[in-house]
Amino acid sequence: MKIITSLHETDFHLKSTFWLCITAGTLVLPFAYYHLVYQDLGIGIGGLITSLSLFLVAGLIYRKSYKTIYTFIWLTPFTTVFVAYLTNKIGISGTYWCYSTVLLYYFMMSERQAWLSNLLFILVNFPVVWQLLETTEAIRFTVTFLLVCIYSAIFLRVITKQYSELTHQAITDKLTGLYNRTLLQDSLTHAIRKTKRTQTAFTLIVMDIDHFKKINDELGHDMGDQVLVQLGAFLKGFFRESDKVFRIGGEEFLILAYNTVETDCVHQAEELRRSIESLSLIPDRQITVSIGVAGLDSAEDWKQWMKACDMQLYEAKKGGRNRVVASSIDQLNKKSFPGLKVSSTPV
Ligand SMILES: Nc1nc2c(ncn2[C@@H]2O[C@H](COP(=O)(O)OP(=O)(O)OP(=O)(O)O)[C@@H](O)[C@H]2O)c(=O)[nH]1
Repeated sequence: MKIITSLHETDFHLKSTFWLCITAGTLVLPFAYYHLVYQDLGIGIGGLITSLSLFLVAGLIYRKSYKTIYTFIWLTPFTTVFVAYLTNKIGISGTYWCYSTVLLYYFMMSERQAWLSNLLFILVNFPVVWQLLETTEAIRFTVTFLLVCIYSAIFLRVITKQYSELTHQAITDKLTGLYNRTLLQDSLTHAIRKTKRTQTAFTLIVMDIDHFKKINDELGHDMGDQVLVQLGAFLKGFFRESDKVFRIGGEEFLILAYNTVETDCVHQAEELRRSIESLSLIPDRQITVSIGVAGLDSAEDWKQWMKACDMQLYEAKKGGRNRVVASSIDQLNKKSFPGLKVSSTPV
């Protein structure tokens, strides 16, 4: 499973950055206007450019096309030089902008880019500050500035970690470690969109353990749990990294097979059925599964697609269990797959 390692991969972080840019861009505007009209033209133009750049970033985030490198190669050097110019022109009150600038860096870029930006900021701005201010003032500025840098880094790191853990918990089935239902709708909708856009084939496999209630009743719930855990681990190893494996119910699993057409997936499902049949998950007891397979061909939305696959699974159960059912099986060489059954259910 992919763990989030940067806040920049998360929706909530991009939303915060969006609002920070809108707020900062708006608050800088009156200062820019004041200097443009009444005071220093250079500060006015610099403020206006800063404000417009922040609005541009907000616009890119809104259009989902923002990349942190844009800020790193444009806004970092520009604001660094601009704040130094500002401090040089208006003295100590220019340094007040340093604090919000470094905090913004942490929100707008990756942690590494933010550290590098801060380094550049320090290299350019500290000599100006130390030249302008008295030693005690310069020391105060240096210490408070470094504290803001460190606090910002710690704060964002803690949030990233917690967000990552919470996301992981929310989408993971506790017992098997597979994905749970929470991610299902998103994954299927994403697959449908991708198929429409790039003609990538996706196929669904729904697998249900046969007579699982008997295992629980006769061998106990703990043994039932053990079967689920072992089967979950087996499924993870059986499918590719790019395929997503979910536990969607008590003894029901779903696999979203990436870049696989239904006919190929049926072969894979049959191999899976046979492999599970020959596994010794419980001593002296054979465990079998029923499997339904459905390609994306005629399904319009994720619910229809799931329903089509569930219907194939239902046919497999109704047909006697321990078998694979898909609407496309009649296109295959049935002789080589005695476990396969042709479904009469339209997908
Ligand atoms: N051990 C264990 N059992 C579970 C869990 N979740 C659901 N079950 C059990 O799974 C069983 C499912 O039973 P049924 O829906 O009747 O299905 P089945 O016995 O497999 O019969 P068919 O699916 O028709 O072959 C029930 O006994 C549930 O209590 C779980 O997390 N652990």
